[in-house]
Amino acid sequence: MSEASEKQAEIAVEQEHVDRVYARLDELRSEAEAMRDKSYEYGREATPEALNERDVMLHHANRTLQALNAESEGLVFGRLDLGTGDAVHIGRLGIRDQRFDNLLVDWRAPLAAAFYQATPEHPQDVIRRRVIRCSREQVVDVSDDLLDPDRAPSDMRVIGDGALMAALTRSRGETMRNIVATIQKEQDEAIRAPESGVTEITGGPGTGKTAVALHRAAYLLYREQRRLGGPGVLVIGPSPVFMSYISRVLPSMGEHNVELRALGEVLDGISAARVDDPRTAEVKGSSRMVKVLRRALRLPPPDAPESLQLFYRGTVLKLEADDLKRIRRTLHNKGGQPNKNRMKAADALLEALWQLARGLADRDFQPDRDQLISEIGERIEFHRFLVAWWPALYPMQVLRWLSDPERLARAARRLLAAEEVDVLAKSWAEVSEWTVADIALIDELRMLIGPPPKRARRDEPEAEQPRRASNYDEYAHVVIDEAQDLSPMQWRMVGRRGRHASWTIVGDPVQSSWPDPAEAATAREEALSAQRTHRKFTLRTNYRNSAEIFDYASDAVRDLVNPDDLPTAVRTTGVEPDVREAPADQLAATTRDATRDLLERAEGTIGVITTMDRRDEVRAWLSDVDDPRLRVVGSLDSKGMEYDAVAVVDPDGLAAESSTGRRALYVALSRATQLLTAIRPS
Ligand SMILES: Nc1ncnc2c1ncn2[C@@H]1O[C@H](COP(=O)(O)OP(=O)(O)OP(=O)(O)O)[C@@H](O)[C@H]1O
Repeated sequence: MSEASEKQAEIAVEQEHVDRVYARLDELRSEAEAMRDKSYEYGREATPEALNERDVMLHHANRTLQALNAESEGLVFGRLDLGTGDAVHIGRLGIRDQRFDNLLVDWRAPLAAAFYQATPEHPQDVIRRRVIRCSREQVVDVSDDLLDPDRAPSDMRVIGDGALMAALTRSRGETMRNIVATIQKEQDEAIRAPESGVTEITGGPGTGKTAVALHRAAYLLYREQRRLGGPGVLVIGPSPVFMSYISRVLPSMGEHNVELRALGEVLDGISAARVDDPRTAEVKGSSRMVKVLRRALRLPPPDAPESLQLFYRGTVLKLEADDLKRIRRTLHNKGGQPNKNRMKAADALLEALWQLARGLADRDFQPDRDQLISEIGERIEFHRFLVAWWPALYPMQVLRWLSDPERLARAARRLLAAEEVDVLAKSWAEVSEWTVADIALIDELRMLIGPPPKRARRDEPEAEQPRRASNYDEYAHVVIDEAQDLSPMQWRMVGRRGRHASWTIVGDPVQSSWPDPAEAATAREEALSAQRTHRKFTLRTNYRNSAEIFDYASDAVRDLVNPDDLPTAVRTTGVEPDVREAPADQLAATTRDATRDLLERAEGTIGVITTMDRRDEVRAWLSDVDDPRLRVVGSLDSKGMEYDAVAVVDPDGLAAESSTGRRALYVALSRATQLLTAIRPS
C-alpha cells in the first residue's frame, strides 16, 4: 500500500468512530431537549418541591445543551492506542454510548492526561498517539507519534510526521484557536496544576502562555465545577483588541462561564481603550497615587461654601473658614469613607453651631442644645449648606476635579514632582475620554469614597453611574495575562476582584513595558498576600515565530536580559526578515510596497506595527489598501497579538518611544508566524 492510501485507510477507520460520536451526540441532544420540556411541566404543578425540581432539571438540561451545542469543530481530536489493546478517543467533551462505555473521553479527564504527558522515554502504556483533524464532521487528516515501537503490533500503521509542526505551519485566522489537540507536555503540566493559590506561568514570546492560561481556565472549570461554577472565572488581558482575539478559545471548548475583560473594562459600567503616553501612564500607575487620591478627598469640593451663617432666635451664628477647615480635618482624621460620613459631618457642624451659641448665651439668649440641634438640623438652608460643603462624591467627578493644576498640586505635595503634576493635570484637562490607566484610579476612588447615599443616587449624572458590582471580590479564579505590564495601581484594582480567589498569572518580564518592576512587584505581592501556595512554570519553546524571525527579534533585548530568559524557536523556514531603509519622504511609499508584498506572499493576517504616535499617520498611508486581512496597530496594541506576516514601521522610533522601548520593539518584532519586514527611516 502506498503512503497516501495507508493514510486514507486510517482516515476511514477514524471516520467510522467520528460518525458514531455524532450520532450519539444527536441522541443526547434530543434527550436533553426532552428533559427541558419535561421540566416546564413540573413547573406547572407549582408546589415548592416541584419548582425546586424543575430548576434543577432545567439547569442540568440547559448546561448539557450548551455543552453539546458548542461549536462542534474538533469535537474528536485524538486517540490513544494502549498496551492493553484498547483504543481511547479524546475530545472536547466526554460522551458515553448507551451501554455507558466511553465513546469520547473529555481532554480534561484523568484518563486523557497521557495524551499530553506520554513521551517515548515515559510512554505511560501508550503505544501510539494520534491527532485527528476534522472539518466539521469529516475527518481530513491523521497524524501519529509512535511512542513505544517495541510493543507495537505488526499491523499498526503510523501516519505523518507530527501534528504539532503541521498546526504551527498553518496560517492563523482572525481569532486565536484552541490548541487542545497538540498541547505539549510542559504546557500540560501548567494547565493541570492544582487550582489553589497562585500558579505563575512565564516564558518568552510565542511559548503558548495565553493558550495555556485559557486551557487551564477550561480545565479548572471542568475539574472544580462546584467551586468555580458560581462566582466564575475572570480573565484579564491588556486590550479590547486582544480580548476579541482570544474570545473564541473558551466557547470553542464549550466553556461560557468566564468573563473576559481588558484592563480598561475591569470596572463595571465604564470602558476605556485609550492609552496614555508612556510618561503619563507611568505617573498614573504609580502607587504614590493612592496617597494623592486620599489627600484629594480631604480637600473641600471646588465650590464649597467658605462660611456658614444662620440666624437662630435673633442671634447670628457664623462658622468661619477656619472653623469649617478644622471640622473637615477632624472628620477626615477619624477615618471612614466620606460618603458614609455625611451624617457625621452634619452632626459635627451642628455641634460646632451649638458651641458657638453657648458662647454667645446671655440673659436674652438662652439656647438649649437638643432644641438647637433639632431645629437647625431640619432647616432647608442647613441641608443646602451640607450638600454643598460635604456633597455625595462620585469617583469620576473627584478625578475630574484634579484637572485643576492647583488642586492637584495640593493633593500631590511632596508626593509628585512639579513635572508629574503638569503631566497629569494636562492629561485630564485636555481630553474628556478616560484612559485605561484612569480606570484603576477610578476604582481606587470608589473604594476610598464609599457608595453614594441612595437618595443622592437619583441625582447622579448618567455618566457617573457604573453598574454597581455585586461581585466585587467574588470571582473564584482570576487569570491575568500579560501580567508583566500591570502597574501598581492596576494590581490593586485586580487584587480587589480576587481576595478569596485562586490565581493564574501569566507573563514575561522581558516583554515588560512597566518602567519600575520593583514597585509593581510590591503591589503584586500585596494583591496576592492572602495566598499561601505559589507554584511557577516556565515555558521554553517559542511556537509562534520561525527561528529566523525570533533570532532577529531577540537582538532588540539580547544585552538587557539573561540568555536563559529567551525561548527557543522550533521551526525554521529559511526566510530571513526583510529589512528595508527609506528616506523620510519615501517612508509612506516603502510601507505601502512592503505591505502589499506581504499581503501577496502570506496567506493569513497581516499586522503593520508602529509607534503609538504614528499609528494614525501609518493608517492614512495604507487607507487605499483594501484587504480585510490587514491591521494597523500601535506598539502597545500589538501586545499578545499574532499575525502571519508583520511589517514594523520605524523600529528605532519604537525603541525610543519610552524608557522600556526596546522591550516594546522586541514584542512588536516577535508577532509574526511566517514573514517579518522592518522598515527603517534612513
Ligand atoms: N501546543 C501547541 N500546539 C499548537 N499551537 C501552539 C501550541 N502552543 C502554542 N501554540 C501557538 O503558538 C502561538 C503563540 O501562543 P500564545 O499567543 O499563547 O503565546 P504567548 O506565550 O502568550 O505569546 P506572547 O508572550 O508573545 O504574547 C499561538 O498561535 C498558539 O496557538
